[in-house]
Amino acid sequence: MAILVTGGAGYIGSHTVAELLERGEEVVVIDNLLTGHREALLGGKLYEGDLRDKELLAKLFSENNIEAVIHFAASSLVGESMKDPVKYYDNNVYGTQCLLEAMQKAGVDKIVFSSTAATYGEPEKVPIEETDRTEPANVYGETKLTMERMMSWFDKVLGIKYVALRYFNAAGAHASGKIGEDHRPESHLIPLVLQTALKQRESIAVFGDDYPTEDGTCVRDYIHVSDLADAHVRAVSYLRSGNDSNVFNLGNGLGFSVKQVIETAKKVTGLEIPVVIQERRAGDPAVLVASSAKARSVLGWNPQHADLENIIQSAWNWHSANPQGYGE
Ligand SMILES: NC(=O)c1ccc[n+]([C@@H]2O[C@H](COP(=O)([O-])OP(=O)(O)OC[C@H]3O[C@@H](n4cnc5c(N)ncnc54)[C@H](O)[C@@H]3O)[C@@H](O)[C@H]2O)c1
Ligand SMILES: O=c1ccn([C@@H]2O[C@H](COP(=O)(O)OP(=O)(O)O[C@H]3O[C@H](CO)[C@@H](O)[C@H](O)[C@H]3O)[C@@H](O)[C@H]2O)c(=O)[nH]1
Repeated sequence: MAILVTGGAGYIGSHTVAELLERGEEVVVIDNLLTGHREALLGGKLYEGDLRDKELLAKLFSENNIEAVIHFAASSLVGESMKDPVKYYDNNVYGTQCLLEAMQKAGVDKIVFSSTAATYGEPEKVPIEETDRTEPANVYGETKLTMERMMSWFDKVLGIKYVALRYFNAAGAHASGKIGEDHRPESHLIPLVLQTALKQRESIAVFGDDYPTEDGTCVRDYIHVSDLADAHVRAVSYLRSGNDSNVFNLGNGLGFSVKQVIETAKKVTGLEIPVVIQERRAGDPAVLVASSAKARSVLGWNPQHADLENIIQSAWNWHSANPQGYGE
């Protein structure tokens, strides 16, 4: 039986496909390649197309014996979601509806999916626990919370079991050096900082230095993409063992400010990284740091790359060896 990975040609999806293949799983991928890359797929059977194409989904489920789904395919940029909410509801909420409908028709009853720290909004306290208030501060987070609620009803009514993984900020690259982060256009902090070190950009913009944090810049919990991939494999095993639906945070429990990220990148690369302070970006909470105690105890998850320097070094290995990313 196979695992269907939606968005498997994307950043986190491709690292998870690599992890599944290493563990001997059969993998089927659906990806429209809008933000993903064919070259990021180290194996598996690719259906190139959109999740909202119901005919394609029906064909995929009829041609393969799918046991479980890992669902990454989504639009995922906080800033963009505050400019184009329709895109986010259509791709994330309607796309998930199409997927769940196809799973119901095919009798597939297990799904692991990408949720986000953005479901919490401005947190009540840090580190954030799964039971804390969810009040998204941006459209993107709202669509992800809506997806979680859909899953919960599809479980109650149809018995489709889910694991929602609320990841904090994904970063780093695969140890093989074959795959890494290449969003187009790039909007994530660490790749932008490293592209600035490579002189592909003149400077890195810091979005706001007047937040209520130690140095005034936003604090995030950076988690290595390979640790995220490992958590997905564990979540599939958890559902295979007949466990109930559940929600887990995935982060290191350590917060680093935008300025700390830039300073660490200077140290790792040994290069100049010019900085320009700009206005705050709409929808950015000041601090997002995870408690991942639940994932550690229930899934036995134990992230291997807790240190920011280690994470940035791994990202730098990819960016310095592949300055044009996947190059297409
Ligand atoms: N990168 C992060 O820091 C982060 C943090 C928390 C949650 N997430 C979530 O993790 C998931 C993956 O993020 P990523 O950074 O790897 O993004 P990504 O853009 O690299 O990957 C998404 C993949 O899905 C594909 N896709 C999108 N919509 C599709 C559709 N309708 N049909 C078919 N394919 C489609 C894209 O082509 C791409 O390959 C997303 O759901 C995102 O919301 C990411
Ligand atoms: O050029 C830049 C880019 C980002 N930032 C700041 O850096 C931090 C991190 O930003 P970014 O890398 O864009 O990530 P987030 O907006 O925190 O969102 C990521 O992390 C979320 C979980 O925390 C996920 O849900 C999202 O999908 C993922 O894009 C934020 O405070 C940004 O304001 C800058 O100052 N300058």
